[in-house]
Amino acid sequence: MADFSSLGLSDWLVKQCKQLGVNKPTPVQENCIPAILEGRDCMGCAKTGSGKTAAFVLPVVQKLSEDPYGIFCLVLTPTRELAYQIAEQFRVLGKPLGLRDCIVVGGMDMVSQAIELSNQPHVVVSTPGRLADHIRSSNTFSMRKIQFLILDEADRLLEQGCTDFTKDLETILGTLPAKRQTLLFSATLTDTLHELKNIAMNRPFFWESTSETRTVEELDQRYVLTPEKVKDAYLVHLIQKFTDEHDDWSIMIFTNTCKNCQILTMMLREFNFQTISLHSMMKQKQRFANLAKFKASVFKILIATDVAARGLDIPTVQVVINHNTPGLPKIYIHRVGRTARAGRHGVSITLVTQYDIHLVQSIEELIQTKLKEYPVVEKEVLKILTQVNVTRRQCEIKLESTDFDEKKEINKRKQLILEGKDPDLEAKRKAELEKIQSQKKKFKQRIQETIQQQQRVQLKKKLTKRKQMKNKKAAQKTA
Ligand SMILES: Nc1ncnc2c1ncn2[C@@H]1O[C@H](COP(=O)(O)OP(=O)(O)OP(=O)(O)O)[C@@H](O)[C@H]1O
Repeated sequence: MADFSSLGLSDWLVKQCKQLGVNKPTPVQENCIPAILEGRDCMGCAKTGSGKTAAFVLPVVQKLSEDPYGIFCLVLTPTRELAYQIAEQFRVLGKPLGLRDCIVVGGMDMVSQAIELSNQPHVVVSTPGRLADHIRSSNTFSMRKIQFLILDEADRLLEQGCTDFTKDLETILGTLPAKRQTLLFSATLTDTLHELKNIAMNRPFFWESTSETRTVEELDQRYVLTPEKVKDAYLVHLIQKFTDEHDDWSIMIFTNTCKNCQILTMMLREFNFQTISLHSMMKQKQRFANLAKFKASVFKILIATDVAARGLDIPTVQVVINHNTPGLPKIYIHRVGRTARAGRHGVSITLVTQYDIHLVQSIEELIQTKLKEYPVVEKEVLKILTQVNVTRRQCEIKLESTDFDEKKEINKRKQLILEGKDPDLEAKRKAELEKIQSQKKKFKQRIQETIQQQQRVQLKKKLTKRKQMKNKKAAQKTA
């Protein structure tokens, strides 16, 4: 196996890696670093926790040391927390250079970000929306000379999911030089490869780990079959079990909505579990604070939406529980990838209801691994069922008495204003669209009913005619 020096990195950088306990390159690093140092575009697809971040940070820092200027490199990533994590890697590995980074994400003060950008940092790490806002609103910085554009979690940035980055990416790409190196990384790159090829055009070097399975061997992947109404009781039972059996543990629980995240956090606290949450309805400062507390093991349980599914590197996470089965198999890969990172062991448990069986099948197909059943003594779960369900209902009532739903509405309106839309007009449009759709549906139904009625009449006619013929034939016979 190669070492970092043989990949073309300078001694000081190899030494810096050693100080961080990074001694031997992982396969994605071994393969991508030389190609990037050669000046090629690169697409790296490797499993979660396999060191993709250092695979792009190290060659960029190496190149920066040869010709330092700002702004040298732009990294785009889908979430704010991830932006901070990536910036930290640049800061630590580039410390001997005096590398200056600038983090540009939503929810934080825009003026101070603009000042930092105008000071020409070497590396800008950003979420697309906020950077595009800066580009649209100020001309205090230029990215005309950047040498590297990096899209971390590239498939997420380019797909049109619930947050669509397309417009912001267009704005950003319009300010970048055509002559640059573009690097794309993700654990699930191959699904959207054709889109990615349009962005990276300079003799792209593509590397994907050869393993058939899409998740790491160190991950023990389990499921628990549960009726929808018993799900929360299973969750409480599983957490209790881990608390009883392990001293040094932390758990990440994924659920589908911000509201559910909030309710589950309140509910688990009622059962005296040290729980904290992370979702997009929280203020950004609170999001950072909660993540920091979880990282420091002040809180052992983090309940999050998919905003935390990708990229977060928290070595203490030993268990991931999917409170809902993810609708998209690749989301499953990212969620369970929050444990069993960098060669460590971990467990993932997915709660599967009667409605989710087909989802599990498509997950198993993508990861090329069968999930195993996690043994649970049902009697133990049933013992706490009523208490859990009553507690959950109490938490729901408590949350309803706060302005949580109202805040959600306000956030939606704010988002529309930021997108340059009039919230009232949008609401009117939505209502009109719904009305048209419902009219269309009714119309379709009516047509279908008419056709069916016509078919019934025709059938009746046919039957009567047949009967008449039969009677006629019988009459002729007797005559
Ligand atoms: N060569 C190495 N040797 C040992 N540890 C490493 C090495 N490279 C990176 N690591 C460590 O491995 C962990 C996971 O790395 P990283 O966060 O880059 O994973 P990733 O591949 O980007 O995962 P994800 O797909 O979830 O984003 C980090 O804690 C990192 O410090």
